[in-house]
Amino acid sequence: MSEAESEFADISLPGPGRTARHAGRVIALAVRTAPGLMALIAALSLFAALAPAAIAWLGKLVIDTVLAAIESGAAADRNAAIFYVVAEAGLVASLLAVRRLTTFYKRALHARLGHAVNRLIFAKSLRLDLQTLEEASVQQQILLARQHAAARPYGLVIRIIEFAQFAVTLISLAALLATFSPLAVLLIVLGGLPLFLNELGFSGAMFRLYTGRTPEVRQRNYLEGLMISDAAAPERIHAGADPAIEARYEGLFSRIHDEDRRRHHRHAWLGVALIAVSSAVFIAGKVWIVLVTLAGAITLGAMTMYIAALKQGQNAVTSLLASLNGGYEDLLYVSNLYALLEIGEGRARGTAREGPVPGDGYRLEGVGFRYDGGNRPALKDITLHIPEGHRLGIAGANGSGKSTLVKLLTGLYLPSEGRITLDGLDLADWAPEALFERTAVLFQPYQRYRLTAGENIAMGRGLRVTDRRALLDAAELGLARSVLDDLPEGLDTRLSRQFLDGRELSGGQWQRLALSRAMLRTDAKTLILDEPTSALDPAGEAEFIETAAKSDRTVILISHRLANLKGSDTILVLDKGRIAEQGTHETLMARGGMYRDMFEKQAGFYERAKAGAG
Ligand SMILES: Nc1ncnc2c1ncn2[C@@H]1O[C@H](COP(=O)(O)OP(=O)(O)OP(=O)(O)O)[C@@H](O)[C@H]1O
Repeated sequence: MSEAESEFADISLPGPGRTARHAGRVIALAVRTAPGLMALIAALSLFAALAPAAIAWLGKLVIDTVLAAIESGAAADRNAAIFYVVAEAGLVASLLAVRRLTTFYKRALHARLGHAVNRLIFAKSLRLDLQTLEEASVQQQILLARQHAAARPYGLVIRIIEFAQFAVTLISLAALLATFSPLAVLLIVLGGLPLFLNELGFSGAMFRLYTGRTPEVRQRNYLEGLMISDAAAPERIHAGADPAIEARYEGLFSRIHDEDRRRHHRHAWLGVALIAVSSAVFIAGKVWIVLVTLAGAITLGAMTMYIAALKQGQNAVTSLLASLNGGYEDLLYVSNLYALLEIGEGRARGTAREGPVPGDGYRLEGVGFRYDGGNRPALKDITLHIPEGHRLGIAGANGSGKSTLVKLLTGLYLPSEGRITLDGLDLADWAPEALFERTAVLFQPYQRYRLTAGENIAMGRGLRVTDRRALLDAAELGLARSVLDDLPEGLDTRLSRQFLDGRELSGGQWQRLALSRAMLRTDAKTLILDEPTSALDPAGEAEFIETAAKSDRTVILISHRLANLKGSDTILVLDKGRIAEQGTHETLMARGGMYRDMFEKQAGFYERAKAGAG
C-alpha cells in the first residue's frame, strides 16, 4: 500500500444506495433544467445505439448480394446489391451527422447544467446561517462542490445516457453474434472486464486523493492569489517574500501532483497490459469465425458481419465499461455536492416582529458562545441589561470577545449557552429580518465592495435604496461627503482598481463609506459600532464620536481608544470572554481595576508625547 493510500484511507466512499439516489437526483435535475435538450440527446443516442448492428447487418447483405449478383449476373441481384450499398453508406453518413449534432447539444447541456448546479450551491450557501457558514468543514465542502460543479454532474448525466446507448448497441450486437454462437457473446464480455476492474479501483483512489488534498488546494489557490493581488503587493515586495512564496507554491504543487502522476503512470501501464490480454481474447474470436467460414458453415457475408459485430461489440463493451466507470467517478464527486446540500442550515428561527415588553432593550442572561473548534469559549457567563436609549461602551484586549458580542446582539449568532432577549422576547424567536432591521452596524472588519460609491452605502439596506438624497444624507452622517466630492462621478464612481474605470480609496476613506453604510439605517433603534474610527484622522474621529454620542438611539460602541467611551452610560470591560468590570467612567476609575490601568496607560502615553513636544 502506498503512502497516499494509507494517508486518505479513512475518507469514505458513498455506498451503492446513496450513489443510486444521487444519480437519480442528477438526472431529475438535468430533466428539470433542460427537458428539450435531454429529449433530443436521448433520441439521437438511441439512433446511434442501434446503428452499429444495423450497419453490420447491411454489410452482410452487401457482400451476400454482390456475390449473388456475380454468380447469377441478374439485374435484380445487381440492383439489390446497389440498394444495400447505398443504404449502408447512408446509414454510416447519418451516424456521423448524429454524432456531430449530439456533441453540439451536449455542449449546450453542459453549460445549462453547470449553471443550475452553481445556482444550487450558491442558494445553499446563502441559506446557511453565519455560524454554519464559518465552520471550516462547511467551507471545505463548498470548495469541493464548487471545484467540480460544472463538470461532474454533467459528466454523470452524459455517462448514464452513454451507458444506455452502449448497452443497447451491445445487446443488438450480442443478438447478432448469438446467431453464430452464444460463446462468442461471452468472449466480448470477458475481453472488456479486466480493463473495467482496473478503472474502478483507480477512480476510488483518485477521489480519496483529491478529497484529502482539499486543504492543500485551498492553500495553493491562496498563494496564487497572493502572487497576483495588488492589495498584497506592497507588503510582499517590501518584505522580499517572493522566493518563499514561490518555493511554497512549488512545494504544494509537487505535493498535490506527484502522487497523482505516480498513480496515473501505474494505472496506464496496467491498462496497456490488460489491453493486450483483451486483444488476445478478441483475436482468438476472429480466428474462430474465420475457421468456421473456411469450413463452409457460414457465408462470406455472415463472416464479415460477425467479425464486424465482434469488433463493434469489443468497442461497445469497452465504452460501456468506460462510461460505467466514468459515471461512478462522477458520482463520487457528485456525492460532495449532495453532502453540501444536506448540511443543516442552522437553528430554526422564529417569526416574531416585536417583543412583549417594548423599550426593554437587550437582556443577556448567562450568555456563552463557543466557536466551532475553539479551545475556549469566546464568551462566558455574560449577564447584562442594555435598555433602549442606553449608551454602552465596550473595552477589552484583543481577542477578549467584543466582536463576538456584536454578532450575538445583532442575532447573527445565537448563544451556545444562556439566552438574549430583545424587548422581552428571545432573539431566537424573532424573525431574523426584523431583528436585523433593529440594528445599524459597522462591522469589524468591514467590507470594501467593488461596486460604486453609492452602492457601497446602499448595501446598508441590501442595495434596496436608490434614493440619492437618502444616500447623500447617510454620507453626511458617516463623514463621507468629502470622499464623494473628490470622486469624478460622485455616488456613481465605481470603486476598486480591479476595474479599468475604478478608483481606489484610502483606508480611512473606505471606513467613512462603511460608516455611511451603517448610518443609512436611520430607523434602526440600535447603533452598533465596532471600532468605527480606527482608520479616521483625529478630526474625523472626534466629529464622529460626538455625533454618535448625541444620538437618541441605543448606542453600543467598541473602541480601544478609551477616551471615546468616556461619555457612555455604562462601560463594559471584557477579559478572555468574561465581564471583568462594568460601570461608568467615573466608577471604574475610582475602582482602580483593569479599566483604570488601561486608561492611565493610554493617557500617560499622550501626556508624555505632549510633554516631549513642549
Ligand atoms: N470566526 C471565528 N472562528 C473561530 N474563532 C473565532 C472567530 N472569530 C473570533 N474567534 C476567536 O474568538 C475570540 C474572540 O474574538 P473576537 O473577535 O470577539 O475578539 P475582539 O475582542 O473583538 O478582538 P479585537 O480587539 O482583536 O477585535 C478570539 O480568541 C478569536 O480567536
